[in-house]
Amino acid sequence: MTSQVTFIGAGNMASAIFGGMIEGGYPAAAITATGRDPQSLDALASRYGIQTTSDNDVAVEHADVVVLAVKPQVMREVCHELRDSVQRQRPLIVSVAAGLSAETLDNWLGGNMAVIRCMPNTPSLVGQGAAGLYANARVSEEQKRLATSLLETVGLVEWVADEHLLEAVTAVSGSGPAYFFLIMEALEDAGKKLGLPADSARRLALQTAYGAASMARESEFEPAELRRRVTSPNGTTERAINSFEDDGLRQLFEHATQACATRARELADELSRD
Ligand SMILES: NC(=O)C1=CN([C@@H]2O[C@H](COP(=O)(O)OP(=O)(O)OC[C@H]3O[C@@H](n4cnc5c(N)ncnc54)[C@H](OP(=O)(O)O)[C@@H]3O)[C@@H](O)[C@H]2O)C=CC1
Ligand SMILES: O=C(O)[C@@H]1CCC=N1
Repeated sequence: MTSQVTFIGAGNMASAIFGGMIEGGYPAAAITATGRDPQSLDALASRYGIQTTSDNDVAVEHADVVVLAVKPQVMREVCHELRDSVQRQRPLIVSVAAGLSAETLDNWLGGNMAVIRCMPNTPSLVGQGAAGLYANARVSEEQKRLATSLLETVGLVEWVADEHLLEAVTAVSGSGPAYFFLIMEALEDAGKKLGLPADSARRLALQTAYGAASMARESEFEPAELRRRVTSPNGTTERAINSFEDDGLRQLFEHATQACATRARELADELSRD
C-alpha cells in the first residue's frame, strides 16, 4: 500500500524531494505539504497535484511518514506544535534539517519516536539527489526500507551508522551542489573575460559540468584518471591544473568542507540549548 507522506514545510528542499518523487511516479495524492503562505501552497497544489494545508496538525493526521523540512531555527516550535498529534499517530519521522540530532528532535516531539535524520540535496528535484541517512534505535528495518525506497525515487541513498558522519555528508553532498554551481558561475565568468559572448560562456560551462559529471559517474575509471586523460603532457590543461594546484584548490575544498561540518555542529549546539 502507498505510504502517506506529509512534508512539514514546503520550501526549496521539500519541494525538490516531493517534486522528484512525483516525477519518478509516486502518487501525488499520497503527498501532503504544509506551509505558512496560502498562496504558495495553492501554487504547489496546482503544480504538483498534492494536498496542501497550513494546519500542521491536520497534515499529520493520516501520515505514515512525516518529513520535517523547516529551517533548523524554527524546528523546536514546529515539533512542540506537532507533539500531541505525532504521539497519537506515531508516524516515522524523517528530518532533513542540518545539525539537529535525532535525540533533540525526539525530545522535542515528546520522546520514543522512530526518527530518521536525512541530509538530502536539491538535485533531488531532477531525480539526481544524494542523501545520507541515519536512523535512531526505534526505527525498524521495515521503516528503513520505506525511507530508502522513498528517497531512492529521487536519487542515491547512503546510510551512515554514526550520526556524526551526517556532518561530513552535509559538507560533501548536502551543501555540495552549491560548490558546483559556484564553479559553473566562475567558469562562465572566466570564459566571458576571455572574450566569449555571455550566453555561449554559460552554455559551454554548464554542458562541460554536465558532461564531466555524467562521464565520471558512468566510467570504469576514477576521476583522477579521467583528469589525466584530458591532460596532454605540456599541453593546455596541464597549465590550468598546475595553476589550480599551485593556488591551493585542494586546501580550499578541505577548508570549506571543514567550515561546513563545523557549522552543522554549531547549529546543533545553538539550537538544542534550552
Ligand atoms: N536547501 C537545501 O539545499 C537543503 C536544505 N536542507 C534542510 O532543509 C530544511 C529546509 O530548508 P530549505 O528548504 O532550504 O528552506 P526554505 O526556507 O526554502 O523552506 C522552509 C519552509 O518551511 C516553511 N515554514 C516555516 N515555518 C513553518 C511552520 N511553522 N509550519 C510549516 N511550514 C513552515 C517556510 O514557509 P515561509 O517561507 O512561509 O516561512 C518555508 O517554505 C532546513 O532544515 C535545511 O537545513 C537540507 C539539505 C539541503
Ligand atoms: O545551507 C544549509 O544550511 C542547508 C543544509 C545543507 C544545504 N543547505
